[in-house]
Amino acid sequence: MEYENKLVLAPMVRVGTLPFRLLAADYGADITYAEEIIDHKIIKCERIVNDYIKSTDFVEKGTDNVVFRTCNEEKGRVVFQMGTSDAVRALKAAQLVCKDVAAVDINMGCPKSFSVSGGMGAALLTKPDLIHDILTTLRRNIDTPVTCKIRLLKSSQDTVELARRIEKTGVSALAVHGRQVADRPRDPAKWNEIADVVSALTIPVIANGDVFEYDDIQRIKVATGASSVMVARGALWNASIFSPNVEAHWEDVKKEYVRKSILWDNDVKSTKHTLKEMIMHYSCLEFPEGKAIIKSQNLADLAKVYGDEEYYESVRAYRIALDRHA
Ligand SMILES: Cc1cc2nc3c(=O)[nH]c(=O)nc-3n(C[C@H](O)[C@H](O)[C@H](O)COP(=O)(O)O)c2cc1C
Repeated sequence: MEYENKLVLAPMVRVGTLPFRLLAADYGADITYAEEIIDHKIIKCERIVNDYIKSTDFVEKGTDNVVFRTCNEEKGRVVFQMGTSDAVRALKAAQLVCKDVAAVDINMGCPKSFSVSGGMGAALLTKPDLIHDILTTLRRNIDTPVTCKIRLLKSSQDTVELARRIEKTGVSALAVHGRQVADRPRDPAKWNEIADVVSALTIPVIANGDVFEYDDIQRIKVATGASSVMVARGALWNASIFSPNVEAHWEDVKKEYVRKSILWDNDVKSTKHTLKEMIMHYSCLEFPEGKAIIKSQNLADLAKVYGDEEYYESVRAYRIALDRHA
């Protein structure tokens, strides 16, 4: 996979499932990261080709819990992001999914306590030897490109030093979120410190942080020197941020997302969570729409909220017909 001059959908837990990734790609995202999945969880899965949905599913053995769903359409651009603290486990997890994805990424930036207490996410930033171990093990044993996503360290010099060590492992690209672990999302991202990493490395650096509208893409490119840009919240609030054309209205984007969730039979909890995030940004969950979403128990309920019962029924009828012919 090429990493220069790319628009990248950031990994987002409970958001970056298949329908949201396809939505972002429709609007122009070149590379779409899936939500972080912990190595322990994916290792417990088996790969199942789902003929009804036309997807490839990684399903927790003995259950019908789909941990990761992907499809052929996104094979060349989907990045599987993993949470891990162990090279052998990371390899086992990567080997399971690597033929179905464009790249495998290691999350080295998550500051949440469940991640850090398990030695994953941002905990890795203080363990360069372990980072080296994980990345070289993956690089030597899978053919799929390997990347990682880090945050800034206490000083720009420390970040550059770590980035240089990471580069030496042979990763294809490095995503840098321009905040330190203790920074809050409202603290401004330090584009100047991403620039220091860009000028120190030869591999592509993907700049991430505070891109909220299309014009910010150019701004962060100029400020950092990075040719590729990763967007999280800006895309969550309106996935058409990737489009060079006029931004689509968030109401239309939201409806398209609901349709894609129906089409790909997304986990209703993930769809509800994503819708709630969109609504909280522009409006308020106390209004009837928000209340109806909170009350919804399945995708049929959500289709009703948006007047899309006919669409829901047509997808369902198609699947029943497929079932009869099977
Ligand atoms: C809802 C949400 C979920 C996130 N989940 C992940 C994740 O799974 N893995 C990860 O590396 N970063 C995750 N992040 C961090 C983003 O990928 C990104 O680094 C951060 O939000 C800064 O980008 P932004 O300023 O464009 O939002 C998440 C952020 C948000 C808002």
